[in-house]
Amino acid sequence: MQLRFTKMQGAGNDFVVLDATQQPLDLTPEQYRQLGDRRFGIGADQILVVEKSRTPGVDFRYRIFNGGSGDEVEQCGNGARCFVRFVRDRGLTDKKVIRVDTMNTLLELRLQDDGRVTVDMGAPIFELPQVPFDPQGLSPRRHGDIELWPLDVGDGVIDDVAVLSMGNPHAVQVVDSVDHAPVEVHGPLIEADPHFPRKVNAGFMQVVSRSHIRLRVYERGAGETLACGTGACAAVVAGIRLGLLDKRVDVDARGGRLTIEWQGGDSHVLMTGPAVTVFEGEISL
Ligand SMILES: N[C@@H](CCC[C@H](N)C(=O)O)C(=O)O
Repeated sequence: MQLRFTKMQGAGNDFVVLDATQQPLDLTPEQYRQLGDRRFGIGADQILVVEKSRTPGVDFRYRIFNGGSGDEVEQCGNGARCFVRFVRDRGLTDKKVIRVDTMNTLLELRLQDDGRVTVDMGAPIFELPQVPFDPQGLSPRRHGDIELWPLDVGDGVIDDVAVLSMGNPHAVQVVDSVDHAPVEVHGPLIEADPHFPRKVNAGFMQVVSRSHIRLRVYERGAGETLACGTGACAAVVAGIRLGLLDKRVDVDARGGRLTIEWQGGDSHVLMTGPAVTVFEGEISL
């Protein structure tokens, strides 16, 4: 099978984007893994599939597959921004505000005049079964407006991990320095911690000031990426609930900057950042 694709990136989090608006696409997890493979395929953190939505009033359906595992997942923030650029550049819509169905949420995506994209990521979710997180055998510690959990990481226990969902599961901890955080060692252990039945994305956040953090994320099904949009939202929400951050925060990931805004409570998290097309091509699968 010959497949046309577009390679895109948002703050260095990279994607293979496939247009399935004209023809349905039914790839296996192995084929998604192959597309994501940096040596035997194209190479990408995630594969994004653009489909027509079946919901009235919704423009598109947006499906996300992790490049490392080939598994379909619920949400991808940086991918959502690339999604907007893709559907606009290909002439699939001329709207500046686009409504998109994902596996479990409806997203509203807004193209700014400066070319950046703002995504309404919805409200953060703290209900543990919805994350999903099974706290059996663990006792939390209350800090500020949030519960922090201990997680076993083989060579010890990390005491203060915030657990929440931005549509997909996140475990966020504050570290002194992201440069020295054991992301490669603890990341995979946290990802596979049995208290997370669907695994988890592991965030390591350094608070620089009340409006600025540095962040590294070990992504479920992809390993450490240069940026993670939902990870940035989860980190800022956790930091605000901990009383460490203001309502608008610049997040510096290794691949670029995202700006996250959250007014607290049930309000929605807004994420703004870049979305860039890198190249187009065709691959045989
Ligand atoms: N890169 C992403 C998140 C992609 C999905 C994630 N690895 C998961 O399994 O939940 C982002 O920008 O949010």
